[in-house]
Amino acid sequence: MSLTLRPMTEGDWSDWIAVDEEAFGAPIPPHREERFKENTEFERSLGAYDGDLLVGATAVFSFTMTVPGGPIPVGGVTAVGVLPSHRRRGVLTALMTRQLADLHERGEAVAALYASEAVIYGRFGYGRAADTMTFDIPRSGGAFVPHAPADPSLRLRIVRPAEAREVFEKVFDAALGSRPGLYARTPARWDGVLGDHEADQGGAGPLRAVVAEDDGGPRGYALFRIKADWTGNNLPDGELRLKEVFGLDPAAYALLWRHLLDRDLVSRIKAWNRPADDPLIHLLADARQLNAGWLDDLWVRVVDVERALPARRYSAPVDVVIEVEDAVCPWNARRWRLSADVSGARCTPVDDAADLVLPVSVLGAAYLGGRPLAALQAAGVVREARAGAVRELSAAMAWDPAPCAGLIF
Ligand SMILES: CC(=O)SCCNC(=O)CCNC(=O)[C@H](O)C(C)(C)COP(=O)(O)OP(=O)(O)OC[C@H]1O[C@@H](n2cnc3c(N)ncnc32)[C@H](O)[C@@H]1OP(=O)(O)O
Repeated sequence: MSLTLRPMTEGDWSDWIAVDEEAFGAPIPPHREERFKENTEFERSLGAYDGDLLVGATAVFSFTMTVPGGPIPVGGVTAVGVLPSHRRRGVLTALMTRQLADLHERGEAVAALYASEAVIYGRFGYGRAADTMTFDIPRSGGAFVPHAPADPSLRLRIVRPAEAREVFEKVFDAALGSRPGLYARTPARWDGVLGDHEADQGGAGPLRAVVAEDDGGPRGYALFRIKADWTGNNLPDGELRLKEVFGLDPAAYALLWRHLLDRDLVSRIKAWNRPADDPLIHLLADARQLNAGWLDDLWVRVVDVERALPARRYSAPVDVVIEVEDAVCPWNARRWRLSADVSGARCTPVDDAADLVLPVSVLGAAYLGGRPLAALQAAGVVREARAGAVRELSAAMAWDPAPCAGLIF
C-alpha cells in the first residue's frame, strides 16, 4: 500500500463520513453530521488515500483553551478513523506524524484530544493530562455538610434551554478562564451543547435547565435531562443525567447541586465529565455516595517545547535543564533550560547537563497542571539526574484547580 496524505475538501465529505462510520461502527445521525460539518475547518483536515480510496482521516479544530495562567491557541485533534480493511498497517501513524508536523509549521505549540481508547495516543507523544470523574449518586445520599454555603440573595429559575442561551454563554465565558482544559465555544459548538434531537436525548427526554441568579444577574446554571421511570411497585425511580453545571461562586454552585440532588420522583443522579477536584466532593456529607468512577479526559501533546513551556504560568520558581525524548517530533528532542517564576517563563535550547530526562508525553501529561511529575517519577517514567530536580519541576508545573475540558469534541 502506498499512501498519499492531503487535506480533504467539501467534495470529499461523503467519503470522509463513510470512513468514520465504518471505523466507529456506528451511523452518524444527520443532525450530528451537519454540526460536525459546521465545526470543520477543511484546510485543517487530513485524509490518507490508498490510490483513490480514502482509507483514513483526521481533523483539527482551532481552539482557544485555558492553560495554567490563561488562554492559548490549541489544536483540538478529532475524528480520527481508519477503514477496518486498512487498520494496523501504519495509516494512523502516517496521519499523526504529518498532523504534528503541520501543527508545528503553523506555530501551534500544543495539541489536545479525547481518546476513544486510552492505549492509542501515548506512542505519538500525547500524555494523559486531565482526569474526569463519573458520579452515580442515590438521591437519598445527597445531604450536604452542615457548613455548606448558602446565600439568601440567590434564587433558582427554571428556563427553557433554547431561550436562555445568552445566560449560559455569559456564565460559561466568566468561568472559562478559571479551569485549565476549558475551551471557548463558538456558536456552532453551543448549538451542539444545546442540541436536543431525539438521538441527543438517549431516551432521557428533553434538555432541561436551571439558572442560579440574584438581582445582579446569573451566577450559574445546570443543564440536564430526566429519564422518568417507576418500579414494579409504582415507586418513583427517575434518573437525572447531568450534562454540565457551572457556578461562578461557591454558594451558586451549592444551590445548583442542591436542586439537582433533590428533584422529586428522581432516585439517582448521574454525572459524567466532572473534574477530579469537583467541589461537590466536599459538599456532600458522605462522599462515598458519589460512587465515583475515574476516567481520562484530555490527552495533551506538547508539539513545540520551546513555545509551549513559556506559554503557561508556573506555581513556583524553577530553573532546570530538561532532556526531552521525542521520536515523532525530532525538533523537541534535546535539552532545554526552563527558567520560570510566578511572573513568566523562558525556555531555551542548551547543551548543559540534564537535571531530568523525560519522554515528551510526560510534559504533555503535566502541561495542564493536574499530573504531578513526582508520581510519574515513582512510576519510573521520569529519570532524575540531579537530586531534587523532579520535585522542583513538579511543584512549579502543579496548578489549581485541576484541569478538565468536560465536553468531548
Ligand atoms: C481523537 C479521536 O478521534 S479518538 C478516535 C480514534 N478512532 C477510533 O477509535 C475508531 C476505530 N479505530 C480506528 O479507526 C483505528 O483502529 C485507529 C485509528 C485507532 C488506529 O489506526 P491504525 O491505522 O490501525 O493504526 P496504526 O497501524 O498506525 O498503528 C500504530 C500502532 O498503534 C497500535 N494501535 C493502534 N490502534 C490501537 C488500538 N485501538 N489498540 C491498541 N493498539 C493500537 C498498533 O498496533 C500499532 O502498534 P505497533 O507500532 O506496535 O505495530
